[in-house]
Amino acid sequence: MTRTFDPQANAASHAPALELKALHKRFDQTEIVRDISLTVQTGERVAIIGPNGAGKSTLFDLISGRHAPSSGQIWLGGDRIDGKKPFEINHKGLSRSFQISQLFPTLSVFENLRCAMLWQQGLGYAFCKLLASQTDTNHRTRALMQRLQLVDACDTPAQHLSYAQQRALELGMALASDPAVLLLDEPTAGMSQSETSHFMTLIAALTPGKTLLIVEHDMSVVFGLATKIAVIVQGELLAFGTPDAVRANPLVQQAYLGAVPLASCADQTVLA
Ligand SMILES: Nc1ncnc2c1ncn2[C@@H]1O[C@H](COP(=O)(O)OP(=O)(O)OP(=O)(O)O)[C@@H](O)[C@H]1O
Repeated sequence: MTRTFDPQANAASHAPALELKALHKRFDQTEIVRDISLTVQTGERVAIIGPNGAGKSTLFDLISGRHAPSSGQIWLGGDRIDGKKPFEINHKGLSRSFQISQLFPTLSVFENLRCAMLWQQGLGYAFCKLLASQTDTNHRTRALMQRLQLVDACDTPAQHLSYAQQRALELGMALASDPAVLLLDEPTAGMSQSETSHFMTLIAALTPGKTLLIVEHDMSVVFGLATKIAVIVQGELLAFGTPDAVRANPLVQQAYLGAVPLASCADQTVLA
């Protein structure tokens, strides 16, 4: 399977890593995403924030191919991808974190990661056992497992991992294809503060140079990781800029962050 998105060639060509142009999504008569345009440069880490029901996950569904937009365009490193199937978009270099329910519960950590790698190479799950001796894949799987700090759980079935370990495995499944652009939907949801802090360090360590989009409610994660923040309210992009610019934006203060003292925004935990 050919990968058409080469991050180095893309950076050299100055094409944005991801570009959304006048994106709309309607479900029946209800418009959920309204005219969103956004340009993300290679290597940027963009946090997408907004109240519950603002349309953040729907935006991810459009970018990752789960839903086709009603109108508008999506470009990945110079390739138009709107309306393409999720696997086509994945093979072009964009990955979305798997949900825990999409892990193989009875397979071990190692087998889950190896399956994700084989799938990325265009080989189905049925080949996994036949290819157990495939040295290169096994070597890369072990290396990824080490970076995820899951070596001790190598043989543990996914269903028996702790919640934080499952989320780490989920992150690893998304990274198995070595994507240039990674979408993470609330990666730290349900974690304790110390787990969140550990997981943020893990994300940063595993994604140097990658373009990251994170839907997140936890402001310590947003202000700790993001180089840019996009604020979505009622399906519209209210603001997009650096954390400082967004923090100072009166529209954001008024419409989303409300009474929270923005000078100490990074200290806030959950704003939604
Ligand atoms: N397949 C669908 N059909 C109809 N309505 C949908 C569909 N998917 C999402 N919606 C609606 O779109 C709106 C936005 O949902 P979405 O999950 O994108 O919001 P969100 O910003 O991610 O919210 P949260 O922060 O709570 O996860 C909601 O009102 C939801 O009910």
